[in-house]
Amino acid sequence: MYSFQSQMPTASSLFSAYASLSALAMLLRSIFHEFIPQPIRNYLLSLLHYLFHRRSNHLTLVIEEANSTGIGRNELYDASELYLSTKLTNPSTDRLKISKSPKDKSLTIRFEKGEEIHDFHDNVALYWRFLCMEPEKRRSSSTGADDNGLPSSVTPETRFFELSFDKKSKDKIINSYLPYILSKTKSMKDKERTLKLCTLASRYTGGNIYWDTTNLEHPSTFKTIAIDPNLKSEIINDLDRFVRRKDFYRRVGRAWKRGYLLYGPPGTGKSSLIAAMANYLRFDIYDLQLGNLIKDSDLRRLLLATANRSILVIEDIDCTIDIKNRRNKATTTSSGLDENGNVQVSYKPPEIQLTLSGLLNFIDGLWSSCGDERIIVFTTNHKEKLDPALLRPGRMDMHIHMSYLTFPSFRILVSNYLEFEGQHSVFDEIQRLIEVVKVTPAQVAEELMRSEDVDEALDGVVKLLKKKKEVVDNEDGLIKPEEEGDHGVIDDICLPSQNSQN
Ligand SMILES: Nc1ncnc2c1ncn2[C@@H]1O[C@H](COP(=O)(O)OP(=O)(O)OP(=O)(O)O)[C@@H](O)[C@H]1O
Ligand SMILES: [Mg+2]
Repeated sequence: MYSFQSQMPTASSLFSAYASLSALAMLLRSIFHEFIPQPIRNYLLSLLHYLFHRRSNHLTLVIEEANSTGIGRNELYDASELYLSTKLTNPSTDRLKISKSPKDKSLTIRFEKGEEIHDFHDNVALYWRFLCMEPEKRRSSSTGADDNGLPSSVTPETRFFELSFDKKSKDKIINSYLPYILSKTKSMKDKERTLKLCTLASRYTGGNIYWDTTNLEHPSTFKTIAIDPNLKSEIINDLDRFVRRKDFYRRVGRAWKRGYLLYGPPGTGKSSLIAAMANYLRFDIYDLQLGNLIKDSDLRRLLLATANRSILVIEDIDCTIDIKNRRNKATTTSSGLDENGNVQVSYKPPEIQLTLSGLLNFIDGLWSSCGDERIIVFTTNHKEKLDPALLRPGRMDMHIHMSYLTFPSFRILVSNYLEFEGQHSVFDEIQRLIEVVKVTPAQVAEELMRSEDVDEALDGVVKLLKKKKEVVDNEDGLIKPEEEGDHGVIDDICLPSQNSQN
């Protein structure tokens, strides 16, 4: 009888065939590596590569992590990484990397080495691969390709993406798909990323002062800020115009920067407005405390280290920029013996070489031309004390007066703090009082925080305003006729063309 069993190879024969094949492969591999010189090896490999890929219809783009200069990052790599992380729902993905740093808001999910992703763009099938070059896989400098035929500019430990597609779609992919990825991820990054607050490191380390970075988690927004609604929309419109006018600034030959001077009494929301601007534009904040600086060269170094799409803030400019006086105050104490015969340690404060003109010239000149989308904000409680050089037309684009509370601003505070939008019996009285006493949003906000009960909280505000009125009735605190308009205005916008649409 025909025996099917007798035709089947046994497990042991299969295993021994496999073992001999593996041994043969290993032998050939080691002969190839040990006895054939590297240049010949590379030549054979490139010949094989040529023979098998000669008629390939596919083009592969290599997107390395480092940019072509090898110094900075490749923007396209970062964009591809972020873009592909939105495709992770793909059921074919087997392995992912997941992490969270203490400063991140959410989990970060990224590709694991060797992962592949399929995508489509305008009917073109795209094939992405994430690869990582191991340190030992160095390439030969003579051929410009490594053992795997990878490009010579890829350095060890460099990660890169390969994007393959039909050669015929090359233009479509380069001119449409990749720009689409860049623009899509730009807005994703803005929404996702945590804003940064950079302050000067408190230590002065023998000439090296640097930016210390922390997360900016200020909750102030244009919704929560209680300022005159017209002023608010003027500011928002100005910011919107600024960020969308890249071409305009280029055309008229101006650096793409905008300066705001915020002035007004303490507690009127100057710092809160800066945070609202940063949250609105998704810009980082650099808080430059000039009091900690000694030399113009420190200032220049710090300013050059600021990133694009950021707000440079110099608070209380009237106090910190008293540079000429600071220089005069630098005194020298000579060493000698005190009355008990102890040696006195001499201390010579460093001579301050920081100048207002140095600051302004640098900001207007080199700094602003070194980057894009820069905003600079000066704040002061005393505009009248400022150096005229700061106020001259063209220096700050917009002078914004933040002042005492108005009734419309009060309603914004009530809505924010008490979530109360309706009418209330005490509103008329509050309106009358607000018109005659100077009260800051900070003072009223504090009162509104005392109770969650609307009646009780508003009653507290009435008491506060009445108390203030009693005091000012006898003194000089009533708003004088010339101060009546002193409730937050934009003085001037020094770039008339900014008002027109681009
Ligand atoms: N216009 C405002 N709208 C909403 N909240 C405000 C406003 N002004 C002040 N506040 C509240 O008062 C607090 C102090 O305000 P902020 O620090 O912004 O004032 P400032 O004008 O910067 O004061 P200073 O001149 O002392 O720096 C903030 O925490 C904020 O909650
Ligand atoms: Mg402030």
